[in-house]
Amino acid sequence: VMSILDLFYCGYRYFCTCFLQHLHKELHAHLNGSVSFSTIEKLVARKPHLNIEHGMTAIRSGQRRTLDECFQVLKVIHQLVDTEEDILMVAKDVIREFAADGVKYLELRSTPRKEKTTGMTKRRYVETVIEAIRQCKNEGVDIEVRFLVAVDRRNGAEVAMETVKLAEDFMLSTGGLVVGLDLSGDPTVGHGRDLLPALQKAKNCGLKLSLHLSEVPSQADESELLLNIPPDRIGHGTFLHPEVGGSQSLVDKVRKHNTPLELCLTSNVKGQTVSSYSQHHFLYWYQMGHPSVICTDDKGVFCTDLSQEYQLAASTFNLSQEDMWTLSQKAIDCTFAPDLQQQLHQKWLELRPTLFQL
Ligand SMILES: CC(C)=CCNc1ncnc2c1ncn2[C@@H]1O[C@H](COP(=O)(O)O)[C@@H](O)[C@H]1O
Ligand SMILES: [Zn+2]
Repeated sequence: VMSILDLFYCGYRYFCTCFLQHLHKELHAHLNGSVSFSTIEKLVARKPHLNIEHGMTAIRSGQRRTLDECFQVLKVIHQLVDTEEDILMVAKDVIREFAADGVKYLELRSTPRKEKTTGMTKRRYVETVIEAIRQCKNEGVDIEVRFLVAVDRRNGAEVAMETVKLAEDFMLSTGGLVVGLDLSGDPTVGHGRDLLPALQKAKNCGLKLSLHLSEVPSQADESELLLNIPPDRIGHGTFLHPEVGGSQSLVDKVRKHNTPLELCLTSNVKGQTVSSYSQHHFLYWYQMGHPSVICTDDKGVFCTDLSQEYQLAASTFNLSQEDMWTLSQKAIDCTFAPDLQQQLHQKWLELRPTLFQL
């Protein structure tokens, strides 16, 4: 039996969800980490011999893992996604799910993978993701999608350089669907100094750069170096500020270039680089008025979606609907699609009066 309070809560949640559901732009989503439960089930049915259970591909509510364990989860998902057919299905499902959550603009990122056993090449990998984006568009899914080619830091300098060349080719051949390069992967492996030439080349040929920086405490030197490029956006930046072992010099560099941060609350809490929601560095940067964009990182692995991340930010930091609106609106200026920014701003202004009347 529902009490008055339950009803009130449902109403409140409905109200919030409706409000927040119209506001989204997602700028930091790894394709394979975004695979939902229902897509995992379809993949498992295709590959029963792998004996993979859902508990191995996601971190549920209340659970936490070390960052290392989180990367193990991604390896399990990679086993399930190893053909062009898989990539196509995964990418289309992920795009539709973001659209269903109210995301109007999505930047997906993914690391091109070669699979000897299935004959998948890195080039085909990227082509297949692009094909998924085009198919969703043709099917009328109400979302604009752009793609960042990802460099996995664990694969070293040579692969990074090859990946940049691939990204450049696709930037030129996809009519603007490939907009940039992401640097990600296990932050405890490798050093950014080795990847600097590749990242610089990417920047010089017109690819936008989003770099995972200072995701773990030991990366201050690397961040110092990579911030000089400078990147166009920063993923996480959890340990940049002096209070957590970063430095004022790092903060100053970020401030000087006004480099937006992509912040993923649940990812950081479940991966245990941040001790609780209220301790999240969102507050540090938000209070400074620095451009910060709320993102999901790996919505499948972390069992979340963008509405929920906005909701968590609002309730943890006591943000009003007006604050949320502004946060969401400002994210438009952080996208890597300048051609869409005006259109998105227009959409937001048109939506505004209807939202505040809910
Ligand atoms: C789950 C987890 C480890 C979260 C921590 N945050 C992360 N930090 C750095 N790189 C990441 C993170 N989450 C996903 N990635 C990158 O995204 C890849 C998975 O997506 P994809 O295969 O590129 O399409 C991973 O192999 C990794 O290179
Ligand atoms: Zn990430």
